[in-house]
Amino acid sequence: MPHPELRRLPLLLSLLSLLAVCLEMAFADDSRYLLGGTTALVAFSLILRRLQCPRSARLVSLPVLVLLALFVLSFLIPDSWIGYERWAELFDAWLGDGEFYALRPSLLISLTLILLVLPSLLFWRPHLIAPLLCMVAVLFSVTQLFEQLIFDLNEDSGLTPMSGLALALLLLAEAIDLHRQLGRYRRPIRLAKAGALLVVVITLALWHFQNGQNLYQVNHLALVTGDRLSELMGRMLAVQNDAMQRFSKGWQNEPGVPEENDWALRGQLLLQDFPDIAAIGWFDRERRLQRLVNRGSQQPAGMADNPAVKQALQQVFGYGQQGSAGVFDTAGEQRSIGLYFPVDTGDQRPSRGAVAFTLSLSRLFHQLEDRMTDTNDYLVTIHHDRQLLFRTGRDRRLSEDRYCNLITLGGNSFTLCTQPTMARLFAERTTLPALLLLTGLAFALMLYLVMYYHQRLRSKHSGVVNANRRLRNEVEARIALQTEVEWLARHDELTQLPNRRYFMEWTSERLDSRGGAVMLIDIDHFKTVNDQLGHARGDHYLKCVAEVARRPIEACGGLLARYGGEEFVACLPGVEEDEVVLCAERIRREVQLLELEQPHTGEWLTVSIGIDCAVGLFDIGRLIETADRALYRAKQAGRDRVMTR
Ligand SMILES: Nc1nc2c(ncn2[C@@H]2O[C@H](COP(=O)(O)OP(=O)(O)OP(=O)(O)O)[C@@H](O)[C@H]2O)c(=O)[nH]1
Repeated sequence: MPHPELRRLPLLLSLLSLLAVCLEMAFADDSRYLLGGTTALVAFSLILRRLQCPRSARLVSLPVLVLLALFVLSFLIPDSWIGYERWAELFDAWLGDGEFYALRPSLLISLTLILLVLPSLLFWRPHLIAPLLCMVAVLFSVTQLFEQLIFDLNEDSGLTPMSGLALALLLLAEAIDLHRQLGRYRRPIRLAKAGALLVVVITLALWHFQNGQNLYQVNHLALVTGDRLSELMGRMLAVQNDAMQRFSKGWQNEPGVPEENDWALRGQLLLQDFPDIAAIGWFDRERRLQRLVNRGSQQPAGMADNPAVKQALQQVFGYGQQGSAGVFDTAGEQRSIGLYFPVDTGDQRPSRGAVAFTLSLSRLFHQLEDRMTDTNDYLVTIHHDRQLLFRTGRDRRLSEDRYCNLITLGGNSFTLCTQPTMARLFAERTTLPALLLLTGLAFALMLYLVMYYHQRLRSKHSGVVNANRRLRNEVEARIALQTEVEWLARHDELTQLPNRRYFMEWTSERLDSRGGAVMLIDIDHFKTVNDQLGHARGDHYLKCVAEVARRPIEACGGLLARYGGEEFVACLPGVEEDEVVLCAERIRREVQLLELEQPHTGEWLTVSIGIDCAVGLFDIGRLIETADRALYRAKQAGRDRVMTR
């Protein structure tokens, strides 16, 4: 029997759990309200149930169940049916600054809370199903803990140490309560629970595998998106580079400094085609800017007389290679890059001049933004020398995974990184793992009920079988008793011979025209045996004589019975007198040969035998009478002899 103190312990644990979750909500940030609030409501409904207020407990449990069911549905319903925004709208009041997908309790925790609150709503024998629900809830929360601590699933379950403690206290309280209540149901429940839990464990393992696969695929998709953007950016830069190179080569065959008008005309055409190019300049071999065509009114920094420009021109004129003045800020155009292309004359002589381009990176990157279809799902950043050049897309609730690629332009390297939002990652997830988990859970529940009722029926059936066996044993004992009583009614217990009643029945059935004989056997001086050797020895003598007399009589087809006291009677139907006399003589001799002590004579025990025979139909009573008279005569004549009528 459980200790009586255990009655109050679950209530105390539930109160502690409520306290823990309230403390967390009071001191932690808003984002914990979703899980904290739900756990608090579950704890409250369990407290009401333990305070013996089932109706109030049900009133609180029902809305909690609806809320938790909504969480579970958000895992089940594909995003194409109800999207992220819809769910977020639904839970906006709870979320504060948070995002629904990141802050809702995980599937396992939502199910754990449902399993805890469900027994309060079951009208029909909740104690039968509650042990399984409690065990599955424990399994789910332990799995969640492992998922969170061991596997990095890029998913915030919302389970903090404080809310975890609150949940553990609720589960412990439930387990103690169930331990108290189960009583006689414990055995069938234990077996059914073992079977159902096996199914749940297998389902959890499958779910874990599927979920991991799914998350891997989702993350892979984010990686692919990063690669796609980098490729797009690389292509845009390559087109730009090609155009600038072609423009530079276009001046190869023209001597000296380009004509003013020609430069302006061709330069304007290029500016029109490529809006990212802010300015185009011509530097002669003395590294002086001779021609310039630009969008703004001011000369960009890429064309100015500064060390970076000098270094780039040195690259062009000194080594005949493309140079770069690096990234700089230009007024109005923000970030720009200066690129310098040598203009060769075709022979081996050094460059005749250099065409300088000022490329607006801001405009270039905005073109990338225009071509991005899903700016809301990612944060895209471009860095150069650890300097942020460009940033677009969402910057709230981003996944921790970032995918970066390196892109080069005129010897300058840019790092393009994409970071998907949590909403995007969750939208890409399939609902298959959640469906699998719920199907497995439903199957386990059904198996539990089937096994439980099977066990109950089996125990009832074995009860009936036992009762039947007891009844059969009793009937058999009574039949044996009856047979014994019947046997005793017709036999003598001491000598095991038929008694007088059976003898009379037997003979009356066998009286026919064949005739027959009656033999009366009496032990001589039997009283002296009893008196001097004791009744026990007398009984033994009676048994010995009965045994010796029985065999020859039965060999003649007759029946020997105990007639009374130390006297035996035999009927031998259809046997003639000579044969009967021979039989009697044989009995007499064999009794002597037993060598039983006879204290009266000092010799061996003897018997006297009287015989009467009849030819044809006879009267047994009269035959016995005459045999008795013959016996009397045998006694009178000195005993130990056979006398016929
Ligand atoms: N031990 C024992 N003695 C019995 C039983 N039934 C009868 N007796 C005894 O048998 C004796 C019969 O004695 P009696 O009728 O006087 O005859 P007897 O002593 O045999 O003498 P005779 O018949 O004249 O030779 C009595 O003492 C009875 O008590 C029994 O079942 N067991």
